[in-house]
Amino acid sequence: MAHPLDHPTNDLFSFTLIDLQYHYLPSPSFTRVHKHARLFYHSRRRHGHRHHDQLLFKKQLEWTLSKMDNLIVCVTVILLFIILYRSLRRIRSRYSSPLPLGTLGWPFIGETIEFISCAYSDHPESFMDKRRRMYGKVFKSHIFGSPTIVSTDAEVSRFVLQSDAKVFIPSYPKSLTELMGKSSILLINGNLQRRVHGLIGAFFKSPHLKAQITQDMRKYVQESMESWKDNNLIYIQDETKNIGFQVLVQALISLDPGEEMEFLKDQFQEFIAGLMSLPVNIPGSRLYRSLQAKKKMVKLVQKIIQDRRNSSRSTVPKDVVDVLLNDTSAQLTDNLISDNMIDFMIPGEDSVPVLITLAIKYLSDSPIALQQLMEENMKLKKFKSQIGEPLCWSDYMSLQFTQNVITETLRMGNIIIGVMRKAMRDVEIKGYLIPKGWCVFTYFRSVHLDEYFYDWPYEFDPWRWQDRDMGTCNFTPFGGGQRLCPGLELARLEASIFLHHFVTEFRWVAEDDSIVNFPTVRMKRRMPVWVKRRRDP
Ligand code: HEM
Repeated sequence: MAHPLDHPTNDLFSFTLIDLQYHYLPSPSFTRVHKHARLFYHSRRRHGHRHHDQLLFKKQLEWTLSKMDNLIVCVTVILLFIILYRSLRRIRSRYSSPLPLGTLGWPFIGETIEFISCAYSDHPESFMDKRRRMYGKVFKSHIFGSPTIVSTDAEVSRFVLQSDAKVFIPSYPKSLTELMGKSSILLINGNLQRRVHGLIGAFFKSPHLKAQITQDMRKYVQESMESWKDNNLIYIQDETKNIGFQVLVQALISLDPGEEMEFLKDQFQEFIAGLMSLPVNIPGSRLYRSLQAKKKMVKLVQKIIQDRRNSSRSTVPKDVVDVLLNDTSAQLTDNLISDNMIDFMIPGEDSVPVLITLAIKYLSDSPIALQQLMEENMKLKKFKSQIGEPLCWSDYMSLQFTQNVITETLRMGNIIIGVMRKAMRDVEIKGYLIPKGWCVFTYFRSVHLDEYFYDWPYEFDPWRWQDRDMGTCNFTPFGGGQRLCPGLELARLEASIFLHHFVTEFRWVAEDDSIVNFPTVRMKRRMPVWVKRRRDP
């Protein structure tokens, strides 16, 4: 007689097994039961109890399998329940804190056109103001190709800035990320970002660097001012750009003015022209030309790095390259260092000249503030010349009213209007949901011009900073958290030095000019002023 397992479908036992096998075979426990049942069946068969046993066995097996069926059904139900529960929880958490109010605008372009047209106007914050009135300080929008939560709420923005890369990462337009490269400080996250940020932050704060920057800055300012003729028109924006670039390059790679400096300056202009270009990298395109310019600059920096590696370096770093080369971690490769030397120039190159230019603009429009600033600086100048000492960095930084002028310029000028981050997971802040994958735009400008925090916010009023705490979340021109600008002290120092020499050595009359706010802050006519050297005793 044929073995039932040879004709499985004729036999209840085998049918049940095959049925089970068909449905549940992946389960290892079932495979074990199958194996034991077969062994038991064969052993009883060998011992001659075949017919009686077969019936008994069938009954037992049916019973066992029906129990197993129940078990499998129970486990499946429990699993389904767990999955359902977890999904419900996720959905509930998503919608328990609602998405901020607002509208996503048109398909694809969202509200980008309205945002940009406001950004070009005298009141770029009007885009935000309109929505703040309708939806509150935090609202949803769709700008620059991404659904975005806009925060004009100081506390929400502070939370975003303080969060680490598990929650938010920086988000930049595609052309910018292509130009910066993956290892740029502006794009890296986690330990590596903290390391590089910490190293350069500490260096920019070091008394050694401040002393050197003070000397360099004074030298470049004086060289530049010596060439100004009485009753000549000079463009503050161009002059400060020229000086600022030389100071920055000195601090980064200790390059003196000369052929290489001029080469770097030209290539850098070619490079940054592509920051806001279409992300198309084909020969001849804007982005392509900018990338070629970056390659040439990187090559120059790599040569400098190679020379440093071949020579014996002092333990006291003289510039940022030295700081990064002295670091013993294997993470900081030569490629990362050379790429970053160029990327550091992006936030550093334009911002300080714009800060100084705006300060001159606001002072030109506010004679009382200018008078007080001039008197404060003259007093220090006279004192230092009486004791026969040049001004050192702490002298410049001790000029209280000058510092207040710089602070007020940062507040009103909003050189960096805000920063963009991308949410790495659903985040709830102050009852608002920022869904995973959305951008959040922390818009500083609205906070800096909010009359709730600043009386007469559109008035240039340096006196408001007397006895006022700058370290609140209502004042964040340099950002905050782990990405707080490492160049902030350098920026203030450079601005103080320029203002000191300008107001103590010159009188000027400014021509009409206006501030352009987009894509970067600058003066429409580059801030032309007629200068005349002071003849005061
Ligand atoms: C008025 C002048 C300046 C302003 C208003 C300014 C503003 C800012 C802001 C708002 C951030 C934060 C960006 C973010 O959170 O994503 C930042 C970052 C940065 N700034 Fe500045 N900055 C100025 C000058 C400088 C200078 C002179 C340097 C010198 C090289 C510099 C180097 C950097 C770097 C390297 C970062 C990126 C830090 C990081 O992501 O870890 N900045 N700056």
